[in-house]
Amino acid sequence: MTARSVLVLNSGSSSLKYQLVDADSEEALASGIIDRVGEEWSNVQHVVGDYKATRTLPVADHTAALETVLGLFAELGPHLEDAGIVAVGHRVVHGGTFFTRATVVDDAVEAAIESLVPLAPLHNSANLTGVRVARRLLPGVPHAVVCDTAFFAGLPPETATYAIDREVAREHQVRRYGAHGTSHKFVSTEVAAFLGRDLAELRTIVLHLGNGASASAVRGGAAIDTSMGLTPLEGLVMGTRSGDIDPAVVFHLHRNAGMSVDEIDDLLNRRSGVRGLSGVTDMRELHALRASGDADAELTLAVYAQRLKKYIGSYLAELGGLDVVVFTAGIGENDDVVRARALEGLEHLGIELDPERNAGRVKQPTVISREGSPVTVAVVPTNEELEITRQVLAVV
Ligand SMILES: Nc1ncnc2c1ncn2[C@@H]1O[C@H](COP(=O)(O)OP(=O)(O)O)[C@@H](O)[C@H]1O
Ligand SMILES: CC(=O)OP(=O)(O)O
Ligand SMILES: [Mg+2]
Repeated sequence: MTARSVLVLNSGSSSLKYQLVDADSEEALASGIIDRVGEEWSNVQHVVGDYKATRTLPVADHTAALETVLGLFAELGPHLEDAGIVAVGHRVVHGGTFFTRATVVDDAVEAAIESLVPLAPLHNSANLTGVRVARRLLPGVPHAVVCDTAFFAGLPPETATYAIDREVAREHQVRRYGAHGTSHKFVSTEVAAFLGRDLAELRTIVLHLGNGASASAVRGGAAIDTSMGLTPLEGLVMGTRSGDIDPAVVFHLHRNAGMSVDEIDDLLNRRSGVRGLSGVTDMRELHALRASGDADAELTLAVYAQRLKKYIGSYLAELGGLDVVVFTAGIGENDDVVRARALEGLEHLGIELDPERNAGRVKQPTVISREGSPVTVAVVPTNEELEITRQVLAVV
């Protein structure tokens, strides 16, 4: 049988991840990541089977990142010309009301993604660059987009609706769209299969904690609430984003501190969250600061964990009970301190973490709650690229 594969490009706010996925076995033929895009230097990793190439290079933006990726395939393989690529799948964060399932890209689709840049300022422009550069460099195959918002398109009206003037909301499509949905869908499905539980019966809270971070409440495989809203700024404390604040902070900073709307946008999206509170963005660096006795770093972790706890409690109430809490993404999979702090004191809700099972980084689905804990706590590595592959193959 000739090879059939899908190349998936996942542009995060701070990274470009990619996988070449075998369409039949669902195995990753190659994968990689370029992190810290736009900073002074990036870590580049290209993995083929047991071989892992790592480099440190400056990567200025997402165009440079994609050129670097294609260079790595040409140099280290597998050669994309021989890989039987049947489609390129692109992660796009904001699909608005346009894209609720995988969609083959044409110029109109590109225009729609562009029109949504204001609703995902850190992401849609990077996603769109990925789509445009890839269509130019790989013109012979269909390209399809899978949007982060799609899994939340069916949010019940009471969670999708902001309590503002209904005419204004309708005219300007002001509602809650969510994000990271591809991951929330993958992880909520995967954890049910891993635990041998019936997805239709399960009440699950998914905590996707990466550079961007979001929580979702999933009942019977469908999302009933999620923490991101009109844009990926709402909700949890993130690497550089504030998450929830009183909207009046914006008026105050504008009227009384003389900041422009663009400056406030930059403040809340790029200079807040872990970075704003501590000076560092990466959770590993935050722990290093804490170890040196830095009080701001300690407060940052406390604020980060408190917000998580607040969402866990409210989603437990919304779900009417809870079966599973699952952690995923860069911090969720790797940071036992954050996991423990988020769940500290929740034993009375039936959430009982096992410190030994929780210890360290997790590379495959793992239960980290105590034997007999009423709520199962698990870590399930996300695989947005595999979920995108599945959805793309369904439409090309
Ligand atoms: N070993 C680790 N311990 C703690 N945090 C980690 C570790 N490895 C990665 N991270 C965190 O994960 C984040 C990146 O997560 P990721 O899901 O890749 O984000 P994104 O997709 O938004 O780029 C980093 O910013 C860092 O804070
Ligand atoms: C939507 C979002 O925040 O994505 P990421 O975590 O990849 O930045
Ligand atoms: Mg991500």
